[in-house]
Amino acid sequence: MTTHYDLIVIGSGTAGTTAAHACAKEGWRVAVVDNLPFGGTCVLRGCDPKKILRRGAEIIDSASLLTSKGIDPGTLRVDWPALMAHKRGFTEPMSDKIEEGLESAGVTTLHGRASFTAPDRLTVDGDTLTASHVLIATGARPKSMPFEGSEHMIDSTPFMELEELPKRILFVGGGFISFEFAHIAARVGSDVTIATHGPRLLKGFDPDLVDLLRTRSTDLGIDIRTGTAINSIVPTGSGFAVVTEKDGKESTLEVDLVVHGAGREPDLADLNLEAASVEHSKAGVTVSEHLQSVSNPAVYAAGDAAASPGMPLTPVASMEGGVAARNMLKGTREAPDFTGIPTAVFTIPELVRVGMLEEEAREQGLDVDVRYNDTSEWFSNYRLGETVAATKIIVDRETRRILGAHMLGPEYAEVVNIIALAMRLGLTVDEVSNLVAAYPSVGSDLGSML
Ligand SMILES: Cc1cc2nc3c(=O)[nH]c(=O)nc-3n(C[C@H](O)[C@H](O)[C@H](O)COP(=O)(O)OP(=O)(O)OC[C@H]3O[C@@H](n4cnc5c(N)ncnc54)[C@H](O)[C@@H]3O)c2cc1C
Ligand SMILES: NC(=O)c1ccc[n+]([C@@H]2O[C@H](COP(=O)([O-])OP(=O)(O)OC[C@H]3O[C@@H](n4cnc5c(N)ncnc54)[C@H](O)[C@@H]3O)[C@@H](O)[C@H]2O)c1
Repeated sequence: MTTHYDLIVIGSGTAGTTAAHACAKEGWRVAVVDNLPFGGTCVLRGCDPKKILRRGAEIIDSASLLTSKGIDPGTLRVDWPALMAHKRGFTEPMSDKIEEGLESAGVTTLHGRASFTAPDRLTVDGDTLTASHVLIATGARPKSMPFEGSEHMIDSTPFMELEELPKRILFVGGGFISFEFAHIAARVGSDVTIATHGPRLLKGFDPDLVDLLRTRSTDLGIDIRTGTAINSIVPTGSGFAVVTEKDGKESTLEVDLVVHGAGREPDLADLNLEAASVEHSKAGVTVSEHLQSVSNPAVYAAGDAAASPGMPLTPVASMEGGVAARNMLKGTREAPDFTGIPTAVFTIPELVRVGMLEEEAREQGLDVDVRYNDTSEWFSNYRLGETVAATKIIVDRETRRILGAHMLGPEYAEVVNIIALAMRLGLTVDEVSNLVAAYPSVGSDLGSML
């Protein structure tokens, strides 16, 4: 039997569930399909569980910063299995809650892997479904790696299920996942190495602040190797021998665990997009500005699976899911507004960005006023004993608008949200400086940062 829907959403993550709720609310017959438990990456395997594990590391770090300043860390340590259980206390009930929420909104939930058989037709584990609209919201998965033995790496999902943290851990790649997880593992007591093939760490973040974070990370004992390619990973029985190459010279690193932090790519491989004439590339489903497939008008894409200008982040997935839903419902051509979307690397301390990098603003020929502050000795950081903190705010001299803000320091992922809102509202730096903040809060430092 073939069942017809107004909308079939493939993927129950942030993008998919946002769109499904919006369309069901307007009376559409909607189905959401997922081959994994409902909820997607952020809630079950990404942002949220990671930040719970980070809390354990934060406590160790906070105590160590105030050692001999009133805190005796004594035998303070992370009980990893108990912290993992605390994490599961959040993640385990979430799939049922999310699925029940969809069902009570009238959405049909289907378990299985979806793939197209025709432009308006899908199969899910042998059942045929047809739809007036299909939203591809299948997210991303770790990129396959070109070197011998790459199958011995684990990715972030099993990392967040480890019952014990091994002593020696290598993170491959110098981006979000490697830095965030390395900062957790180092505080828990592992010996951590980060190896990345390129010269630049955390590409996309302010290089001056990345340099400070690099120093803070090496001071913690994290061994950071740039310009280092992985040639092979060979099991040794007790662990792995990883052959790396730097400047044409090979060396071998013995570790207990190798973690994939070398990038993710849109998860489209199993969708049989050719059968639906859906154009796509390595960047995702090729979409117009309003998130409609350029080659099949019945198909839209949102979140990590879409080749939109938005970054592969949860707030972008949520925004795109909402925009795609409105466009499908009304036949409109609304484009997502990517102005002022902040992003944070949840190292300890955290590194954040909103808007343009200094180099991007200069490349565009803008007349910029770069307001840099070493905030490490400011009250908020003195109080915590944090010795590495800085901010860089880029202001357009002509319009006095904030073009970008870059910050490294405790709780700066909260502070950057204020600037993000100011950027979305088009406020001038003088208007933002009018903020009257609760004192002493980290947000009250914003005026001085500006
Ligand atoms: C470790 C980690 C930490 C992260 N931390 C942050 C953070 O702190 N902040 C932030 O903003 N972003 C973070 N991200 C990124 C964020 O999680 C993603 O950008 C976001 O979850 C993407 O949402 P989505 O709806 O596009 O896809 P997803 O949430 O990935 O959902 C896609 C769903 O589609 C399903 N699916 C795929 N193919 C099929 C198919 N053929 N049939 C049926 N179902 C299918 C998958 O099973 C999955 O459930 C993190 C990512 C990772 C991996
Ligand atoms: N806090 C957050 O918002 C957050 C946290 C984790 C993940 N994410 C999302 O997940 C995505 C994936 O994270 P990620 O850290 O895997 O990717 P990333 O793109 O942040 O970093 C990938 C790194 O791997 C390096 N690399 C690529 N190929 C390599 C190779 N063969 N050998 C060695 N190094 C190699 C790159 O140069 C880069 O440094 C991110 O782009 C982000 O969108 C977000």
